[in-house]
Amino acid sequence: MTTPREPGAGHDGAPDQTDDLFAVAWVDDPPAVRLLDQTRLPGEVHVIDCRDLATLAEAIRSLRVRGAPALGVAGAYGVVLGALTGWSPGQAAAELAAQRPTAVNLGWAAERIAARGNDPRELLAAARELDEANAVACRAMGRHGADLIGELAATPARVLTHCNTGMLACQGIGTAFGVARTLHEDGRLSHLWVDETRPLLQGARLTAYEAAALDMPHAVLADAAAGSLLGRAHVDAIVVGSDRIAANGDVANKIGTYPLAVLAARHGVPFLVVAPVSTIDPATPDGAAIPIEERAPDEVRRVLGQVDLTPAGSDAANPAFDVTPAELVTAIVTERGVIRDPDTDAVAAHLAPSTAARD
Ligand SMILES: CSC[C@@H](O)[C@@H](O)C(=O)COP(=O)(O)O
Repeated sequence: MTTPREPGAGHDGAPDQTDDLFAVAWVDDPPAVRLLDQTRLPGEVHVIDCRDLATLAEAIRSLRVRGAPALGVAGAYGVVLGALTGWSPGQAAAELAAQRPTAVNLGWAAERIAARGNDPRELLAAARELDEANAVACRAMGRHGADLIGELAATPARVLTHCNTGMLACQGIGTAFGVARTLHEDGRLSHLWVDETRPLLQGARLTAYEAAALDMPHAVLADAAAGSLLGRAHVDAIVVGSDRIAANGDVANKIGTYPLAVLAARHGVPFLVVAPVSTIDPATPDGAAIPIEERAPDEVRRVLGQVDLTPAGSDAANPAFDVTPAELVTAIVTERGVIRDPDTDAVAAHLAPSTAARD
C-alpha cells in the first residue's frame, strides 16, 4: 500500500513534493492505526495497518514509527484503537507509553486522550485534534526558529542537524528540520549538514530522504565529522529536536546531540533546540531525572541488523538518547516563541501564560 493520503493534500494544507510521506494516520474501516514503516526507508515506501495494540506497540518499539511528536500522535490514535479492541483507555495509554520511556510526548498524548472518557468517537475526535495541532505547531516553530537564525547567524546559513526531526518524526513540517525547511523556503538556507546518526541512521536514511524530496541543498556526514566541519567554520548554526525537556531546560535528544552542543560552545555557534511545548515536562526537574532508553546491543554490533561489525564476543552499549545541560543551549524554540538562555525561571515563564495548553 503506498498512497495513505489524498494526493496533493500536503501535511498542513500546503501542497509539496512530499505528499506521499506521512508518519501516522487513522483508518476507519476496519479500524487501524496506519504507519509508514520507517525501518524500510529509504529503499521502500511500505505502509502497515496496526489493527490491535500489540502490533502497534511492536511498531513503536522497533521504530517503525518514531520521533517524539509522531509518537504522540501514534499514542493518541493507539488509545482509540485500544478502546475499540477491548482495552480500557487508561490501560492502553500505559501500555503504549511503556514502549519508549524517554519520549515524553508518547505518554503525554496517550494519557491526554485517555482522560477524555470511554466513547471511541469522542476519543477519535480528540486524537484528530491533537494530530492537526501538531502540524500547526510545526509551522510556528519553523518560523520562530528561522527568524532566530536570521538574527544570530549570517544567512544564507549553513545549518547542521542530527537524527530525523522532519515530517516523518512530526506529521507537520518538523521541529528542527522544519526550521531548516522554512529557511530554505525563505531562500536563506545555504546548506544542510545531516549527521548520519549512528546506530540506526535516522539522519542518513530519513532526513536525507526528506531533504532530497524538497530539493534542499544537503550532505550527509559521519557523526564524528561534525567537529571537523565546525573547526573549519563550515557551520553557522546547529539545530536539533528533543524527546524531553526538563523543567530546568536540560534537553534529552538522540544520542550524539550532547557532543554537538559542546562543539557549538567551543566554536561560538548557536545551538538551538526546537520542540513543541508538549515536549517540556515540568514534572521532570532536571536532566538527571530523564529516563534514558537503553536499546539492544545488536543495533550497534550489526549494521541495520544485516552486517556484523564486531567480533561475536564483543558487548555494546546502546543508550538511545543523551542529555545536554541547559547551559549549553542557546535557545529553545517552541510554537509559542523562543526561550533564550533556558533555565528553570525562563522555562516556567514560557509555560506560564497557558499551562492549560499542555495539561
Ligand atoms: C522531532 S523529533 C525530536 C526527537 O524525537 C528526535 O531528534 C529523535 O531523537 C528521534 O529519536 P528516535 O529514536 O528515532 O525516535
